[in-house]
Parts: sequence; C-alpha cells; structure tokens
Amino acid sequence: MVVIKSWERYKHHLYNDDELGLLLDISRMNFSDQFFSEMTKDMEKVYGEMELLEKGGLANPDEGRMVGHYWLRYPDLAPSVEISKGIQDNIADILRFAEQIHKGEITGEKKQAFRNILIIGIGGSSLGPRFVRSALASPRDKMKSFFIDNTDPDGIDYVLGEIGATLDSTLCIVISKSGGTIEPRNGMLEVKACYQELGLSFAKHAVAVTQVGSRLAETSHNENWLKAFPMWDWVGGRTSVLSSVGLLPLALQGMDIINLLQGAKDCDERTRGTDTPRNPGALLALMWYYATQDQRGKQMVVLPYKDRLELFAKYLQQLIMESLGKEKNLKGETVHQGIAVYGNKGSTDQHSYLQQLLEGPDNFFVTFIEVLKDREGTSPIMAENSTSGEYLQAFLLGTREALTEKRRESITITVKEINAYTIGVLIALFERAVSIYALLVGINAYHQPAVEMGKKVAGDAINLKNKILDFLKVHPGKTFSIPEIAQAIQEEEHQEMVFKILLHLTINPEHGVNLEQGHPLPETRFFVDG
Ligand SMILES: O=P(O)(O)OC[C@H]1O[C@H](O)[C@H](O)[C@@H](O)[C@@H]1O
Repeated sequence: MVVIKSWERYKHHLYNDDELGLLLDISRMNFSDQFFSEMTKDMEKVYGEMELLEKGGLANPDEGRMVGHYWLRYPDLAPSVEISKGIQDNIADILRFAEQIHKGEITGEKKQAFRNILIIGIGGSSLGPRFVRSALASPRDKMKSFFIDNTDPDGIDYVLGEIGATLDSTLCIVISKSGGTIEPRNGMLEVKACYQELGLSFAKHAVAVTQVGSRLAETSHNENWLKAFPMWDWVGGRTSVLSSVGLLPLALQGMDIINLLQGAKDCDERTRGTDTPRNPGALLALMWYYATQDQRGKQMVVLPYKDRLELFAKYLQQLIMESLGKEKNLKGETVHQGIAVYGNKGSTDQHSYLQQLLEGPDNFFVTFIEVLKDREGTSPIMAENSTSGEYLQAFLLGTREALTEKRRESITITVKEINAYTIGVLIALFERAVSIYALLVGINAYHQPAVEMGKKVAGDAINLKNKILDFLKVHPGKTFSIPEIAQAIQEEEHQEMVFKILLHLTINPEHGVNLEQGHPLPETRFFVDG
C-alpha cells in the first residue's frame, strides 16, 4: 500500500481553525476519495445521537447514566437548571477556595499558609490533573504539587520524603469519584498516619472530591475535613479533568482554569457541527475508524514533540482504551473493539522505538502533535544557523517523512502554543473523537465492566492471605509445605497463589512469616515465629 502524499491532498484535507489555534492534517492517512461520501449516512446518524447525548439522554445505558462531561464547560447545555447551576456554583466555589488558600485565609493546623498540594487519587482521578499540571506548570505556580496514585508503599514513601518537613503546610486532596477505590483509600490512610506522627490533624489539612453519599464523602464529613467538592455520576473518571477532579488542583496551583474551560467549550462548538470537513473531532474519529475498520487491529502511537505533552499519551491511553476497549457492542454482540494507545514524546522516541515503527509490523498509525511556539522569548542559535526548536521540528518532519516513505500512516495535529486554552482544546478534541468513534462502532464508551474483574480477584487474594496467616498462627514454629497449607485451608486449586503470597509475606516483616528454603523453590516450607 502506498501512502498518498501530495501538496494538493494536504491542502484539500487540512482542517485549520485560527481561533482554536489548531490544524489537523489527515492527508497522510490512506483513505480513498470515496471514504467521506461513503461515511455520510453513518455520520448523519452519529450527529443525531451526539445531540441526544448532549441533551442528557441515557448514553451510558448499562449504568443507566447520562454522559455530561460536555456540560462542564458549557453549563447552559445541561438538561436541567439544577445541573447547570451546580456546575457554575462549583467553579465559583473552587475559585473562591483557591483564593482563600492563596491569601492564607484558610491555613493548616499550625496557622501556616499552605504551600503544597498532595493529590491522592488513581486513574481518571489522577491522570487528568497530572497531565494538565505537567503541560502548564511554571516556576510562578502558587503551590507545588505532589501525587500519590498507587498503593505502592515505597512509592508513597518517596513522595512523602519529597514533601519532608513541609507536610504541615501541605493540603491533601483525596479524589475518588466512587469514594471506595482501594488505592486512594490506602494512600489517604498512610498519609493520615504521617500527620498523626507529627502530632497534626489530617482532617485540618484535607479536602475531598467525591460523589455525594460515597464512603469518602462520609469520612470527610464525619472527620470534619476542610471541605468536600462534588463529583457527579454523569461524569466518568476518564472525562473528569474539567470537573472538580482537575479544576480544584489546577486552580490551587494558580492555573488559568477559566481559559482551560473556554478552550474546551470552543472546541466543542466546532466538533458539534455536522459539516464533517469542518469538524475536527469527526475527522479524527473517522481516521480512527478508517484505520481500524474490519478489525485491522491498528494501534495508535501518540507522538507529541513537546516535553510538556509527555503525559498526554498516558492520559489518552486511559481515555481511549477504557472507553473503546469493549467485548460487546450495544446490541450485545461480541465485537472485541479497541484501539491500543501508547507513546511518549519526540524526539526522545526516535532514539527508542522508532526503529520498529519504521521496519517492524505495520500495525499502527501515528498521531503527531506539533507545537509551533518553541518557548517564551527568543532562542539562541545552536548550530547550522538553527535553534533547538528548529531541530525539534526538523526531527518531527523527518520522522513523518521517513514513516511515509515506509508506507506507514500518520495524522498530524498542530497547535500554535501550549497554554490553558489549547490544552482545553486538545482535551475536548479527543473526548469528542472518542464519543463519535464509539457511536460509529456501536459501543458504550462510558462504562468499564471488565475493570471490576481485577478488583474482585485482588479482594480474593487479600482474603486468601488472611486465611493463610490465620492457619500458620495456630501452629507457631511449625513448618508447612504449599500443598499442606493449601489443603488445610481448602484452597488446593490456588496453590500457586498461596506460594506467591507467602513469598511476599516472608520478605516483609509485618506478619512474622519465615521460610525454610526448598530446592527447587516451590518446595519451600513456611512458618510463623513461635
Ligand atoms: O475515582 P475513582 O472512583 O476512585 O476511580 C478511579 C478509577 O478506577 C476505576 O477502576 C476505573 O476503571 C477508572 O475509570 C477510574 O478513573
């Protein structure tokens, strides 16, 4: 297959919007001249369905929920006055709270001003604020931000070590839509213990972002935390960055959340349009559809040539893979849909996996993200009459050409510069593409039924570990093999899991489990100290 590349094709298909500061070039995707006309009927249907979704239809039927992230930046669009007022009040509340924190009107227990924020959350309750923070951070930020997004003890220690003695001037934001996710619950309890060790009240340094009525809401209320900000059931975790989840930490860091929202709102306005060549969200979704139709299984490699956008690939990975990776379509048929997303940043990637992209299997399409403005101010000339930024662009252009030469397809998104507005545009652009693509392939993009499976097995493993401990503790000092333990606790079918749990228990000191090393290793015998 030859990738068609020509100046005429480029001009013909280029989407350009000065106000959004956005260009979208799809000309290096190999779709045929008839592709858009062939898709007209499908797209008409999609536009109708998107209208219903935005009006508050139950677009997430399995969970019986509306899909309202588009209202977050355009509250008047919401289906009820109550919802639109709730969104507006929340933004005002966030701005007021941030101002009070910045002015030192709300302080920690020792009356010192808050200097840091520690965000405790996972998945959609972490990736959005982390991505936007890294895109917009500057030395002028009003607060320094830290993130705990796992239940890894060493990871938690590392972050707490970085915060060090400034824990007393650290505001903890515990974010969990459901309010019951294990990882942030553990992060919160670990951090709480640290405050207690310093003789400080965690509650006087904590705010919650969660749904009304959740376990976290209850805890924050019962313990009298500084404040709780709402999450709504009509906003999914992976599309929550423009709700309290992202807006609160970003406002506290002093970022321009109003322009972030404005960028998303303006992008939504364009991507709501039904004239496909003038709708960048539709163009993007159609390219994904073209690349993956007939289950061609193409992966999306996201290559932003900008350090500040390095986390964008990770952010998009959740947005796209959790939304589109589905076993069943809306009719209940087995379809195994999904687009695998990975990426890092250019030109770094040129020195790692580009080799495979050029010569390995042709099972992907690249999405380049180009930023025209290099930096604030003027750049020095480095070599060959060129600045570092000119080299960065040269690497992007070179890689793009090389891919085309090797008949590998690519999309190029260009933004004029990185600021709150363009980040809002990019977020909204991909959210819309996800919604449209999901409608094209007939799946529910707003639920994640399979994620629950891993959580259930994790719960089973904790129960199994406690059964093992209970058994060993009844026989202190006595050694047991894996089959003996498994049989005694009636878990014969889980011997491998019993073995793995015991290996972990012996390395860590908490439960006093020891071993007599066997050869080979699975013949090891285990005991608790007598
Ligand atoms: O915000 P939470 O309810 O704690 O959820 C955090 C994350 O965990 C879940 O497993 C979901 O798959 C994600 O979509 C979600 O963003």
